[in-house]
Amino acid sequence: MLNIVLFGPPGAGKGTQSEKLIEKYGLTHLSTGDLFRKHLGEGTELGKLARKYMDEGHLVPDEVVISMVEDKISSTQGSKGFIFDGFPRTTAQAEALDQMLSGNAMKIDGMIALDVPQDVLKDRIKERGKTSGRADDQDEDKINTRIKVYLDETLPVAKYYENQGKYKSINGVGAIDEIFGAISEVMDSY
Ligand SMILES: Nc1ncnc2c1ncn2[C@@H]1O[C@H](COP(=O)(O)OP(=O)(O)O)[C@@H](O)[C@H]1O
Repeated sequence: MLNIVLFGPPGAGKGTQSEKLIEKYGLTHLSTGDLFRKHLGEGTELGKLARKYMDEGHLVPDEVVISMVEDKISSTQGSKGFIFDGFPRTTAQAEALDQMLSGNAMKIDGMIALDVPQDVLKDRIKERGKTSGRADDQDEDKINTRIKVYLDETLPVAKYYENQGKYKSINGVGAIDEIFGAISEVMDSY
């Protein structure tokens, strides 16, 4: 079993690299952003609740995210491990994840962080906004809010894993396959 946190700011390429990782390593992709968007599309109560936070670029409250992740982990049978993408996004979420995993005799093996400068992020998100249909990708203020929320609330999560000796940073600028090659090297070292 191998459980990895793929970390980085909005627009860092976590979704793109996750797809390649699940294919190569046969892991289960757990993207909280994707799960929320699924709920949104299905019009569930959870989706309605999440929408007002997501559309503004704010974080959905921890307890809501944590229980959604708990459900997903407990309903996934026989997995070889998880790629956590967009989660944990706060230190409280990281602590909750450690607790739920240890309750199932599981643990996080490592965090792989994609390092991308802010100007590149903004360009990528705006470009994605042309086709993603995501309200949070199409508005400069919302993009700025998401980057600020990342710096204020999410960046401390990197420290959390660094303190456990589990943090690895990778250059997230370049060709998709080049970046994937660097991630694969880290994956193969676990
Ligand atoms: N772990 C989380 N905690 C709180 N909110 C989350 C979390 N994951 C996703 N969200 C909500 O969903 C939105 C989109 O997330 P995501 O698809 O991961 O986008 P991004 O490209 O901004 O990283 C976030 O801006 C936030 O509102």
